[in-house]
Amino acid sequence: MDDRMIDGELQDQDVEIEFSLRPSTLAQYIGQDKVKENLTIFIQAAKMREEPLDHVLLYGPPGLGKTTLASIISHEMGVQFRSTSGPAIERAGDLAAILSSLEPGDVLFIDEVHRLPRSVEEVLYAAMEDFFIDIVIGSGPSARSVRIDLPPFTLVGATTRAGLLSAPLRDRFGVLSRLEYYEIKDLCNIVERTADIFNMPIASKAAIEVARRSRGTPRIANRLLKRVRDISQVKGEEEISLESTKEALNMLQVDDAGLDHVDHKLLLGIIEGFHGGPVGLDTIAATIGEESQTIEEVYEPFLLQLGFIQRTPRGRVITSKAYDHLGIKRTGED
Ligand SMILES: Nc1ncnc2c1ncn2[C@@H]1O[C@H](COP(=O)(O)OP(=O)(O)OP(=O)(O)O)[C@@H](O)[C@H]1O
Ligand SMILES: [Mg+2]
Repeated sequence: MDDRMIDGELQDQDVEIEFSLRPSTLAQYIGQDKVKENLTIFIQAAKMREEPLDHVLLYGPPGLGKTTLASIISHEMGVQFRSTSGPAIERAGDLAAILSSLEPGDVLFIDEVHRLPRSVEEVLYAAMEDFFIDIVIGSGPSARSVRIDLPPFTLVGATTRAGLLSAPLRDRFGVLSRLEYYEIKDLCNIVERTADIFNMPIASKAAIEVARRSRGTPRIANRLLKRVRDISQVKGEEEISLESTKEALNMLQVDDAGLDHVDHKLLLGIIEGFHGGPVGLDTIAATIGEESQTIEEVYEPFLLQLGFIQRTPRGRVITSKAYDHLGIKRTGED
């Protein structure tokens, strides 16, 4: 499928801007107040004890700021940031090489931590708990196990799929922080901050408009703003106006609630095919020609969050809020 403008996953078009937009301190990190409050206390306490911070697990949908927060943690602790990902560590030896090159207190960031191979994960347990690893050298009768002591470090794990994390791994994180979709006012601040970095003033109504259509996700807000800026510049505006913002977003086919054609297809599929439900996930999948898992993990979360879809024991139901949004009258039962 094509890249969706309002997909929270990282796309090629985001790469060049993301680095320059990443806040580097907790104070610059907008929103997620509960997470920030906790981390501030834990970081302060760790610094007072002159110990590394407890291992931190950050989880939540793509584009909400997990990688950003991980690098902020290392910055606030005043230590190095080392970054890798679950699928990149194929063997226990790869992990041993990374861990033994750490300096005391360093932050090791493992993105997609739910995708660590099982054999690597098992080695990680002792590393996280007691800062050593046992690795087997050689094979057959001459194989022997060697213990390597590690500097104390902080593991920051990130995942969009906390449910896929094994219990023993999850239990070894001292701090579990769940990132939530952002409120409009926070997204608005993010949009204004980004516009500032782009050196392009934005009318506050225009910033609100971008925020409203960004599905609670900073990455999407920044991506939309970039397109809005293009239109505004072509029109020769000194300040991004509400008018060009609406024009750009309509051109991108992102509606007032941040929904695109894929969301519409899903909602309309249930409304037209099944009188709005309840209907089972697999039936929906077959009707609109998508995989159940994709619907459940990619399309549905934000629609659930908006209250446009409800999960019931008998299947998915389209709410009247969604009917209103689409401007469709409910037919059938009532
Ligand atoms: N709280 C925030 N304040 C300001 N900007 C933010 C914030 N959170 C995220 N961003 C911006 O959104 C972009 C995406 O954030 P980030 O890459 O950290 O998301 P992620 O949760 O790691 O995504 P993924 O699940 O795809 O790895 C960053 O470039 C950053 O500029
Ligand atoms: Mg990330």
